Amino acid sequence: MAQAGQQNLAHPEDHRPRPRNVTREEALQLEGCRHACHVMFYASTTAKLFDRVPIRYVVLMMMRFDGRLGFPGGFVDARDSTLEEGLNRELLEELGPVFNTLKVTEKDYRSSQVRELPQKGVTHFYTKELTLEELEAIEREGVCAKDHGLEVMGLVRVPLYTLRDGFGGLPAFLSNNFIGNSKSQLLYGLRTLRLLREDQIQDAMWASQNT
Ligand SMILES: O=c1[nH]cnc2c1ncn2[C@H]1C[C@H](O)[C@@H](COP(=O)(O)OP(=O)(O)O)O1
Repeated sequence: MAQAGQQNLAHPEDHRPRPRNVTREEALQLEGCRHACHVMFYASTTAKLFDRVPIRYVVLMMMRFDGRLGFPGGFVDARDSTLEEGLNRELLEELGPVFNTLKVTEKDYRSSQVRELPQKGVTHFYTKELTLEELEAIEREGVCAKDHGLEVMGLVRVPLYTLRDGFGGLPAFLSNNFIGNSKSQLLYGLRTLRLLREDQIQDAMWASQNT
C-alpha cells in the first residue's frame, strides 16, 4: 500500500531528524538497525455515545508502562524468523491468549519508517480489521496477558468523534503523549482506511493544537 499519506509529526521545537518512509524490502536490507512492529486493530460498531453520537469504529491503542500511548507490538529479535512472527510473539505477551489463534499476517502490513536517532531503527506498521466480538475478546482477555499491569497498563479505545465543545473526543485524545511515531501511524491508519475523512482529521489536529 502507498505510504505517502503518513506524515512525520514532530514537535515544532524538536530539531531531531524526522523518520523517513521506506518500503518493506528497503527496510529489511538495512544493516545495523533494530526492527519493531506494531498493529492497529479496529472494528466497526453501531453503538452511539449518549444514544446520540455514533462511535462508528472501535480503534485500539494502549497505555504503556511509561505513561505514553502506543500500539501493541514491540521489537523483533533473533528468535523471530519473520517480522510477523516477532509481532505475534509480542501480541501474545502483551494482549494474551487470544493470540494463540488470532494472527497478524503479511497482508496486514502497511508501512515502514526509519529513524536515525537515538539509535537507528525501523518501525513497521500493520492494521487489521476484526469483528467487534473478536476485538472485545482481546479487551476482556488482555488482563490475563503476561505483560498486563507491567508493560501494558491497559487498552484504550480511540474516540473518533468530536464533541460539541470542539475539543472533547479525538482532539483531546490527540493531545496526549504518544510513543515514537505512533501518533503519525494512528492518523495514517485513520486516513488510509477511510475511518475518518481528511477534513475531520485536519479539524481534530487543529483543535488539539489550538484549543
Ligand atoms: O506504537 C508504536 N508505534 C511506533 N513505535 C513504537 C510504538 N510503541 C513503541 N514504539 C517504539 C519504541 C521503541 O523504539 C520500539 C519498541 O518499543 P516497544 O514496543 O516498547 O518494544 P518492546 O515491547 O520492549 O519489545 O518501538
